[in-house]
Amino acid sequence: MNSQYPIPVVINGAAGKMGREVVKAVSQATDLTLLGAIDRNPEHQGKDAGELAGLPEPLEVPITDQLEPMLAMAGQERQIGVMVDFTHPSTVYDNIRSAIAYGVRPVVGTTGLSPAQIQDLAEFADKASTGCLMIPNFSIGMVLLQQAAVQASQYFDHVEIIELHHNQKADAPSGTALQTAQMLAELGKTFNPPQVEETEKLPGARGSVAAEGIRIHSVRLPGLIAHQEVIFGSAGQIYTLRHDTSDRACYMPGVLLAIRKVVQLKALVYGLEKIL
Ligand SMILES: NC(=O)C1=CN([C@@H]2O[C@H](COP(=O)(O)OP(=O)(O)OC[C@H]3O[C@@H](n4cnc5c(N)ncnc54)[C@H](OP(=O)(O)O)[C@@H]3O)[C@@H](O)[C@H]2O)C=CC1
Ligand SMILES: O=C(O)C1=N[C@H](C(=O)O)C[C@H](O)C1
Repeated sequence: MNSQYPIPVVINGAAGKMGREVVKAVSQATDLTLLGAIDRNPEHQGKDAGELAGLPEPLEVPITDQLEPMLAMAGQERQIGVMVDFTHPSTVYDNIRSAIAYGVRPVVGTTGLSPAQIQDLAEFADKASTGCLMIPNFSIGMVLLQQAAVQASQYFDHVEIIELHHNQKADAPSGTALQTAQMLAELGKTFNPPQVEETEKLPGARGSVAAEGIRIHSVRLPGLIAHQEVIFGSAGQIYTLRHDTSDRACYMPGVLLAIRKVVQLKALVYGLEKIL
């Protein structure tokens, strides 16, 4: 759908690291309009979302902690209102349900939802015939890494994933690492057949098993942003795929694409690769 009107967008988590980037990206896109900026952080209530995001001019959109009135407003916008959510694993499930209930289409970057929650939300979106995009990683580089990993996994039986993030991250392992493991697991084989009887002298030393024997190891350090390695091994060789994020701007083309696509959908779709 190519609407003659700009798509109205409310951003939830607008004062956060990702939310501020999205405020900038949405306000600079001529086919989108920033309708509302929501964030619970008391320090930022009433501040102009544009100024907080580092824009030279105010956007005249104040940060508010009132999600429901914003959704009510977006829901009345010719059925094409969109909520972008970059908040916290503890609140994202409720946010998505509220948005759908108001007829607003969610574009969800927040990670940490359980498979059961995702399934429940898919059914809820389906019943409401409302589009919802849930995207654990908006960067094109990660899509390419995952495609290469799927290809490599046809030839390697041994693989482990290491994800490395800043130490403000609430969930572990990352949504991206879980998605990557799931993609490999869907090939229908079990990886990493045991070679010896292993003993963990410290619990967790060997990471956690996500699916089909694939282990994920999570590193949290200041100085990191978001990084992932998928390491394949076989006799005499190691094949390493690595993606590094150096600026959260890398996610913005994917976020803008998702906003434009979600208004055409009538169900929940999971993963950036599905809309490219
Ligand atoms: N899909 C992707 O490509 C990416 C996903 N992410 C994910 O996005 C999420 C946010 O990341 P990030 O921006 O780094 O986190 P931040 O903590 O920097 O930002 C989150 C913001 O949301 C606010 N918030 C938390 N709960 C609520 C709520 N109930 N209502 C309104 N606002 C709320 C926080 O307020 P307060 O400070 O008070 O907690 C904060 O301002 C994480 O789950 C992260 O994993 C991150 C990067 C890329
Ligand atoms: O918290 C982050 O920063 C990120 N979270 C997402 C995830 O959990 O996969 C995406 C990216 O890794 C950055």
